[in-house]
Amino acid sequence: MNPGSVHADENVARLLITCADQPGIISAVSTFLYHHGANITDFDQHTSDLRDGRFFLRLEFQLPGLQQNLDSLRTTFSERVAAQYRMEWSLTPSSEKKRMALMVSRHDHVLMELLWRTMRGDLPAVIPMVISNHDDLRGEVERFGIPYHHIPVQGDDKAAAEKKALELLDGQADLVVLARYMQILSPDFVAAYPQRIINIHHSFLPAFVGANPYQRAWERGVKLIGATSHYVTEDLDQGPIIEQNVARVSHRNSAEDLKRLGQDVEREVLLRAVRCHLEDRVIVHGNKTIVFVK
Ligand SMILES: Nc1nc2c(c(=O)[nH]1)N[C@@H](CN(C=O)c1ccc(C(=O)N[C@@H](CCC(=O)O)C(=O)O)cc1)CN2
Repeated sequence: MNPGSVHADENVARLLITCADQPGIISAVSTFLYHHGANITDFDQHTSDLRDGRFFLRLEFQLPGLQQNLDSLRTTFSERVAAQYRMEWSLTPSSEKKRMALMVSRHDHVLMELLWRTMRGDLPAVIPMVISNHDDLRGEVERFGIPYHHIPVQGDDKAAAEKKALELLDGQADLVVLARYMQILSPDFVAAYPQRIINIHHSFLPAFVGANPYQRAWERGVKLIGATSHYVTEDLDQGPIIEQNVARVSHRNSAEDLKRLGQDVEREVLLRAVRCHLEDRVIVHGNKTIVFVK
């Protein structure tokens, strides 16, 4: 069990919308919610600057009796508003916690950040399991009362390991977070969780894609190191970026210094990215994201 809980009002929901930009969208959505007795408490919109004419909206609303009326509200919205504007949309109660499975290798810094934040109720999630290709972190995970599954990845049998992982995850996870999981996932694995696998890459992408970015950054003599959290696609470290940050370094820092300094940035960046996803603040459009931050 994951003790602690994020206190969310049972009567609050989030509505995310993507559609072709056109007059009347906001009026149609707000009128629909008004007529159903809802009170809009937060609102943010964006119109694509890619000249492809896409409109993006995130709003939160309060509605007494939301839980009892959720299905009918979704059906009516779909029929009366979404169909008319050909919307891609989601309507999610704020009290709903997403199931966030974690995948790790040997590094524990971002893993511990997510475990600790979730256990103290700082992240609106439950962690059904941790999967790792190494057994090193079993004790740290099981101390939180979370199942730990060690699935070794033999060089030529990555597919068998992925099959076991997918079987464990099936029906148990809404989101998979690669918390420094150092295996490249196959297209089939990625396709099983489209836009629902989040990675933390330990560089300020697009610099230093791939393995050992800190060593390569040190050899390059960079003055900034960074971390990037992105959705995972089959193209390594090329997925839509959710969050990034950097830290200053100098000629006085060794490669080990860069790793140590970078790990704090990784923890901060992944936490912010995961929280945005869990709070339904991210819309993916092409290979970019719209992040409706507070
Ligand atoms: N399909 C994808 N899989 C993964 C992605 C991704 O963007 N798409 N991100 C990586 C994370 N990562 C850097 O952030 C990364 C992990 C692993 C490697 C790598 O070269 N791995 C080797 C094995 C290394 C080892 O055994 O220790 C490999 O898989 O052959 C590069 C970058 C996670 N997966």
